[in-house]
Amino acid sequence: MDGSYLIGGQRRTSAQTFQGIEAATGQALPGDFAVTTPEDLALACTLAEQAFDHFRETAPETRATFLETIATALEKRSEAIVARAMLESGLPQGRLNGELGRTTGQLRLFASVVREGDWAGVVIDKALPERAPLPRPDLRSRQIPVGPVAVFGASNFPLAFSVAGGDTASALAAGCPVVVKAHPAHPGTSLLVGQAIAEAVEQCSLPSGTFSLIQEPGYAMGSALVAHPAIKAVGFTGSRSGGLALMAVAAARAEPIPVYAEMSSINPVVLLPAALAARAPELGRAYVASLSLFAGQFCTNPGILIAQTGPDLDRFLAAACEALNAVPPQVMLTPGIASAYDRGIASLTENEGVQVLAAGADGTATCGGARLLVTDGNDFLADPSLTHEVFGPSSLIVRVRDTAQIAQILESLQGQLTATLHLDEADYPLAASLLPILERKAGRILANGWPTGVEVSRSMVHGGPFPATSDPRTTSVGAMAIHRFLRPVCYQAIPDAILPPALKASNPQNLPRREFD
Ligand SMILES: NC(=O)C1=CN([C@@H]2O[C@H](COP(=O)(O)OP(=O)(O)OC[C@H]3O[C@@H](n4cnc5c(N)ncnc54)[C@H](O)[C@@H]3O)[C@@H](O)[C@H]2O)C=CC1
Ligand SMILES: O=C(O)CCC(=O)C(=O)O
Repeated sequence: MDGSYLIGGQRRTSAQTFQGIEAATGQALPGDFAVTTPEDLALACTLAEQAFDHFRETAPETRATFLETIATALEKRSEAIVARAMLESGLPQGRLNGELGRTTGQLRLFASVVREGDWAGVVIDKALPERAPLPRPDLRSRQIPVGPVAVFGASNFPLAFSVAGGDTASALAAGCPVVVKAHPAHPGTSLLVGQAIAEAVEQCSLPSGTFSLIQEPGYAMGSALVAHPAIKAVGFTGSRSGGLALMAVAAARAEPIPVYAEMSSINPVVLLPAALAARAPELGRAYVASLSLFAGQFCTNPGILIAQTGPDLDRFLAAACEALNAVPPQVMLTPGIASAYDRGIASLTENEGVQVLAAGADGTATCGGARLLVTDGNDFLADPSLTHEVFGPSSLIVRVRDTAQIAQILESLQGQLTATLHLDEADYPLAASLLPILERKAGRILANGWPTGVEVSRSMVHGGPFPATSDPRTTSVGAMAIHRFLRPVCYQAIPDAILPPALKASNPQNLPRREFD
């Protein structure tokens, strides 16, 4: 496969190369990928800066069509993309076909969002020249894009959270050129997807700097990208250490910039007493299905489950253990992620307060073996290390002595992407008393469901307080993600003739507006 990277739509190569790794075997795949040079990285950022003023003032219809053109270009290459992604990620074909559909659906959702125009946030305070004691000038504000955005693709969603994923789609929708740093676990997939975006840029006659894709196996170019003065915001999905490192780079710049990093979450699930009594075995089986889905490699994985000790919990555990014992080892995204999972499990099993309840067959250098662990509420509260994310097919059950301890455990947790309650009507009073805690802790609160699988929709919040993300005010999935890459500007007494179209009296773009006398 052609191992170039893409700078302003042009394929470029360099003397230094690296190879993709087959997830299932840990062996190098055929094809060399050029490592982006510092000069080409700087060129990508400069081209993005040069593209910005044109791209940001494209009419909503132009940007919407561009997003739809990317979706069509991806569909045209779907077979090649999915085939390469299967090799590089170890994820099965059905999952990757679904993920491609989610990716194109996401691009088309943002096309609708751009056309509807609410994102532009037009607000007009009409001039009040006769107002006493002071007249009011004409004031009108709108949202403008922040500037070129750096996007770091995630390893665990090689399509939906990667080169043409949610961060890229929302940044382009906002009017920001994008420079993607491909995840080194899927360089071939990234290049195929990047080529689809570059083709759409050309087809829509947009400036070439609207999109670039850089590649490297290490961290140097990614850090340099965040440090480059042309870059004005960062989107990231990955590890807590990676997110924190890039936040530090962004904060140390002469002009610090926002980093929207989605990092680590253990997604507590609480089984309330009436629900547990009513359907313990069914809950046990569904829990194992969620925690082991695609080797548990979801940031929404149910990492801890909290329930009151007693016969109902015993029935739940019996069903969960039976299901978990039958989970085969599954290929993990990279040998590095497989060994990080092993280390995470080892540290839990070495902990005196933790016991292994059930185990699937042992993993290998590339596969993760499923594990179910248990601890008591007091031990959990005494040891903050038990709240660390273990990325893979495992979960920790926290047995609490009474319902009061449920609240204590939830209060002890850091920020989360999700929090889940399983409840029946008799549980409503207890659930209502827990809701204020969950609101403080999580970005999404679920009843009677499982956190894996995020709907891409208008109301979705895939975010939450640190360390789930670096900024709890936003979401990285769904229509509201566009707001991360916009900022408000107010125009005071600016003549209509020179106002941008979004704010002109004639409203040529037909944007929704709020007007006040
Ligand atoms: N919560 C979540 O959504 C996810 C968490 N993870 C966690 O991350 C671990 C490693 O997985 P990866 O996906 O490879 O995440 P990662 O955070 O190591 O890498 C993500 C991206 O950031 C870059 N990066 C990482 N550290 C950097 C640094 N110090 N400076 C500059 N660039 C840096 C990498 O090159 C890559 O492009 C997993 O074992 C798991 O624990 C992984 C995927 C998703
Ligand atoms: O569960 C999902 O669909 C999304 C999960 C996610 O954002 C992640 O694992 O990085």
